[in-house]
Amino acid sequence: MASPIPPGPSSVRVRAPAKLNLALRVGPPRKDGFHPLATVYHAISLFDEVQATLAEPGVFEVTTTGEGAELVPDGDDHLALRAARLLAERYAADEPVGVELAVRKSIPVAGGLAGGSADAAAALLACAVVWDLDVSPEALRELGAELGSDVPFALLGGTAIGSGRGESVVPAMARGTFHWVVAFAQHGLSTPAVYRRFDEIGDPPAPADFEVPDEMLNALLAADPARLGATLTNDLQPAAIDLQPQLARTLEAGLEYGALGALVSGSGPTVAFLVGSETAAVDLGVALSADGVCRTVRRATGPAPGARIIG
Ligand SMILES: C[C@](O)(CO)[C@H](O)COP(=O)(O)OP(=O)(O)OC[C@H]1O[C@@H](n2ccc(N)nc2=O)[C@H](O)[C@@H]1O
Ligand SMILES: Nc1ncnc2c1ncn2[C@@H]1O[C@H](COP(=O)(O)OP(=O)(O)OP(=O)(O)O)[C@@H](O)[C@H]1O
Repeated sequence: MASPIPPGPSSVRVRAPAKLNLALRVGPPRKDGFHPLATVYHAISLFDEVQATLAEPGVFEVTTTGEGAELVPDGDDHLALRAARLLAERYAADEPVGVELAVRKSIPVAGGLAGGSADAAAALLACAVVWDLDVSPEALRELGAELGSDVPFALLGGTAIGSGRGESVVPAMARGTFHWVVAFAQHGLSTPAVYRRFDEIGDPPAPADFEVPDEMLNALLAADPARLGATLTNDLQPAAIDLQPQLARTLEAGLEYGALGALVSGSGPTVAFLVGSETAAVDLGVALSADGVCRTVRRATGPAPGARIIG
């Protein structure tokens, strides 16, 4: 049984993780335009931070700094602000509230790592605490689903199986820590554009293949990076490569330099490489940077926790 969130101070800082889709099976579009997914989400230790500070009732403001901040829309299109407004509308209608949000980004914008979803998740949690609302984690996840398909997972974190349009999440059994090298691309990719190209290519998995691979779940349970590396799969990868052909070279380079597995993350263009140890991650990061196949590299581990209060 989920416990209500306890009363909070006037300013709260929350961080929320980037995600990878270790497996992403995508079916043909549904009547509502969304694509059915069978996915394995995996949160990694690359975090955006959102600080929520109590403000006068009716004041809803946001500032953004850090990685790609200039690409994040102002005002009501900002996912963190949309999250705050939605929460206020549903859970604080009787007593007007206000908030100033300060978002510090480390997750690249339009990178396929669900950075906007992380900000929405962090804002939901931070505002629930500063406004002292009685809202359960399950209720926050339901609100999150209204903001974006990846938001419920950003609240949950860890490793999880996602279904529906990605908004239904169930924790998956995983042991150990996996080491990742994440290669940021020069330019982002629009998620709807990648799904559109997926439809144009017209190669959805056969219904029998529309599930997360058993070998992947076994590798996660066994904490076996070599086995996990061999099972990474993303149905959106051909569409992302079609839109940014240089991604093929990035993937190839990482494998040549010894990665145990490689894939485009979600709708791309970020590429994730799995390695066997922290030392291997340092070596691969240096090799990829020297090769110049990407804008920049980051090391990360997974699984990481979902949205959490840090101060
Ligand atoms: C690629 C993934 O990151 C994989 O986890 C997600 O499917 C994308 O999730 P997201 O960015 O949170 O997506 P949303 O904000 O819900 O939807 C943005 C757009 O992506 C497309 N979309 C998204 C999810 C989905 N299952 N099918 C879709 O076709 C739709 O065009 C939608 O209008
Ligand atoms: N707080 C935010 N951070 C990033 N993008 C935002 C934010 N708020 C709104 N956006 C808009 O959402 C778009 C997608 O952002 P995001 O960084 O989440 O992409 P993504 O990582 O590819 O998403 P996903 O992996 O969930 O498909 C951006 O291009 C931007 O216009």
